[in-house]
Amino acid sequence: MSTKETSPTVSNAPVIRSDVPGSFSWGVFHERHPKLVRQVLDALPYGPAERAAVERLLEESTGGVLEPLQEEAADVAQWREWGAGRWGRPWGEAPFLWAESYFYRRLLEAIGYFRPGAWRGIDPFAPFKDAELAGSAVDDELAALSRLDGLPETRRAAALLSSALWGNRADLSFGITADATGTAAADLVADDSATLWSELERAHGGQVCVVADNAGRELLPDLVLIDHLLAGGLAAQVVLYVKPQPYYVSDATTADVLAALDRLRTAPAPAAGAIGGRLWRAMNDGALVVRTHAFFCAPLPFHAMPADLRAELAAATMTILKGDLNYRRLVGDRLWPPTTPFGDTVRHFPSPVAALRTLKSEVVVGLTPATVTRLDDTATPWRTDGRHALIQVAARP
Ligand SMILES: O=P(O)(O)OC[C@H]1O[C@](O)(CO)[C@@H](O)[C@@H]1O
Repeated sequence: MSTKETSPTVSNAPVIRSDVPGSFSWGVFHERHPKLVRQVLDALPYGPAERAAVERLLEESTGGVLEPLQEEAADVAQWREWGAGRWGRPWGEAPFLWAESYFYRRLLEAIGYFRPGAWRGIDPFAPFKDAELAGSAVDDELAALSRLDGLPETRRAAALLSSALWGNRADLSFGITADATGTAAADLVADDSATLWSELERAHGGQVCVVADNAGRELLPDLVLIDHLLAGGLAAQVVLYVKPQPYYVSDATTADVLAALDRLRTAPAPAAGAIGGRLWRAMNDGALVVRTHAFFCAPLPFHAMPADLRAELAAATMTILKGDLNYRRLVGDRLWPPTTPFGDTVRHFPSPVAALRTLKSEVVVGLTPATVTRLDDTATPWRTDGRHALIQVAARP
């Protein structure tokens, strides 16, 4: 283990690796990635060279050793440093977080995303993202926004937060999550939403950072929540951080933000169209800023973030992190005892921080012993089945 994986605040909790057959992380490499690779190769007409390179990557990442990036890659030096001590070692020996991130970087290499040529800059996941955004489920979700307009302010806010939270679970829609009946709350294993709203009120008018996760059906409710923060004055400015390149299949890039904004602006539903128009103007006048940073595709936890990004986030009155991967990077991708206090694991973060996440990996902290017992008693894979969610907040002391 490199020193970079050792949190300054703790810990002896084991770093998750993908070399234990039958474990969740092993399944990601040995079951999920082969399916993903088939889908990618079916979705675009890649030629023999790209197809062969993708197949080689699959073979290498399931049974071989870590090979470095090609010399001509612009980020080869960066990856050499991030991977020091790992090259030539089996993939499964590396931390799961590291290895998964490198898999996506190598997939881009295999399909020629960075190389001069026809495939340069072509998002291999665009066909999936485009299909989702164009789907009728999104029409329904956008139409449902109009129903929220008549709600009292606190219920509307709760519904928007719930939509952004459950949007992280790809198969849920506004129709289910944003009905303001509180049905989704039954599956919340930790709920600091009252603290989140009171902290935003306390800091009224500051800068809120949102670290996005997935495009499409997650990004749309994220944008709606951002509109709510700006329109209500809870934030004077929102900085939305996206990935600098395609990553983890559906992670949002700037192109995905523009596509989602267009979907909102052109929606026939008046409420959605109005939100799209306000967000467009917010970008025009700098109230909404879309930013990215190479570190958002780094294979490291957030405690290792570079000084420039740390300084940017330190200016935030609150940073809202979306999704499972950001959670893993925030608390550290470790087999924590689930009752480990959330605050203990995020002391390194440069601003007050909120995590909105559905549980899709083995990492979890901040649960009460009673909640853990209740979940264990269900005898279901509750940590990974995406049926549970959490809102956790570490406020300014
Ligand atoms: O889109 P999210 O919420 O970050 O989830 C991505 C998750 O999917 C996986 O790649 C595989 O389940 C996890 O490793 C990762 O945390």
